[in-house]
Amino acid sequence: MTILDKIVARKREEILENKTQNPISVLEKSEFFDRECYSLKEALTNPEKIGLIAEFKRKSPSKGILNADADVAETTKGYVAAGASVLSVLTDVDFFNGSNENLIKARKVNEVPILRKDFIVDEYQILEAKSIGADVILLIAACLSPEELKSLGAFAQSLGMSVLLEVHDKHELLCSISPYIDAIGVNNRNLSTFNVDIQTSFELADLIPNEFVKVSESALSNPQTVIDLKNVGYRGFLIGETFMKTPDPANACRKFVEEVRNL
Ligand SMILES: O=C(O)c1ccccc1NCC(=O)[C@H](O)[C@H](O)COP(=O)(O)O
Repeated sequence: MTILDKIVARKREEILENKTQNPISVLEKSEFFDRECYSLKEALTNPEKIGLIAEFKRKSPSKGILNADADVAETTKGYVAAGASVLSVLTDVDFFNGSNENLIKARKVNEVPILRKDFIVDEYQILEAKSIGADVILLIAACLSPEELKSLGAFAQSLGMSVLLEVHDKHELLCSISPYIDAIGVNNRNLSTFNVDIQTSFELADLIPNEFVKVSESALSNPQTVIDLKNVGYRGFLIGETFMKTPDPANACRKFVEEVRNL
């Protein structure tokens, strides 16, 4: 069983628990449920920004605890002040020490799109994402069939949310393209083995149709890599660990953005 299998198995149990504790009728009454979502595409194609998606991630299965102390509101506000176009907030509890409360705290103090970074396998989680103030959901090709990707993507878009499809190789990419996605993220981390390789993004760049915003995800730590990826068509760059492993993630983000701008 890979780590991804374990995460998804636990996720299915968690969804059953949450459906009982917080039924859809309760989610729909949330203060955020009817708000209009910010657009992922618009945010990432703003020519004045570098296209950074800055992630709040306390812990990861591959690296353990990255930052137990950072304050979510201060950090995410700092990310946006540093130039991040989009925020990503981990909501998975068991494997990433994330929470829905963290996303709500980020929502209350920021006016940019927020990605609910989780492992979505059920429409319930999309309604939950809307109810906590998220604008964007992630659909991971490695844990969903092409039919599930289409129906979950269509459901999210019907709620006004943006959909980021995550792929890791050519096969996943070619099987998963549909009209029900807004952006395609290439994950440089293999979620089964944890191996990271930035070449994955370079190799898949030309295979992603231009109608989708191209996003490179994971293991990005060098500002020059952002420039090199921009040159092959990427407009979004999802970065967590590089910032979160420092005592002041927002400051690390500010320095990174400055370095990219100076290249
Ligand atoms: O980060 C992990 O160890 C991990 C393990 C298993 C499934 C998903 C995992 N990470 C989710 C992500 O994709 C990253 O949080 C995101 O792309 C940011 O990556 P990084 O900049 O390397 O923190």
